[in-house]
Amino acid sequence: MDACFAPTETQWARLDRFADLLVAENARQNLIAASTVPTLWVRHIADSAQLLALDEREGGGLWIDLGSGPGLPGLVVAILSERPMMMVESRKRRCDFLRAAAADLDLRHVEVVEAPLERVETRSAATISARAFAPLDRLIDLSARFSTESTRWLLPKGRNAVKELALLPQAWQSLFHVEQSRTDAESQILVGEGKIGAKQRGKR
Ligand SMILES: C[S@@+](CC[C@H](N)C(=O)[O-])C[C@H]1O[C@@H](n2cnc3c(N)ncnc32)[C@H](O)[C@@H]1O
Repeated sequence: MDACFAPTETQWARLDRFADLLVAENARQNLIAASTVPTLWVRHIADSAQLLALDEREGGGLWIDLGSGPGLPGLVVAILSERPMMMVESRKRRCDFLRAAAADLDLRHVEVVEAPLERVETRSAATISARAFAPLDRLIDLSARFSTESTRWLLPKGRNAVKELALLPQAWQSLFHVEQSRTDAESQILVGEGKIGAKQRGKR
């Protein structure tokens, strides 16, 4: 991570605690691949934290994290930022973990919405993140209604970012650019700005 990653003492303690909770829970339910536990800090925590540097706007606003799983990136971002964080996750056991971890970490600006995204009431998102949630076209189709003219989209997409972007309708593609991941030389993050509206959908 670069020099702007400078957590306070409290944030470091919370990140440490989150890492412990995540590893402990991973023995009970499959949250992260066991092979990634030894590299948890880079592979999952720093990988999530780097998204904050891609949205440093003053004031913030609601951040919606789609398919949060164990809180990646949602809980990591909520530890490092005061921004209101809504994590949408359809699986009950994962939501139980998210709620327990948020309470343990005393993160009061976090909301866990236990439902498929398709059934979540529309709200305006200042930021939409989604890590390993769904193929890009489906992801956008499901979440477009949460976007506004000023929504920032932060979509870590691994090695297939450019390929997935190229498959989108032109009107969607033009909202995005590609950022290199700071934690994985082979991964990229799609960063977008703006509203994806009904008119743009499906138009090539
Ligand atoms: C591959 S996991 C990724 C979890 C986390 N974002 C990460 O990077 O580790 C995808 C998550 O999305 C959730 N999910 C899948 N489809 C969903 C939907 N339609 N609505 C809400 N959550 C969904 C799954 O339950 C799962 O926890």
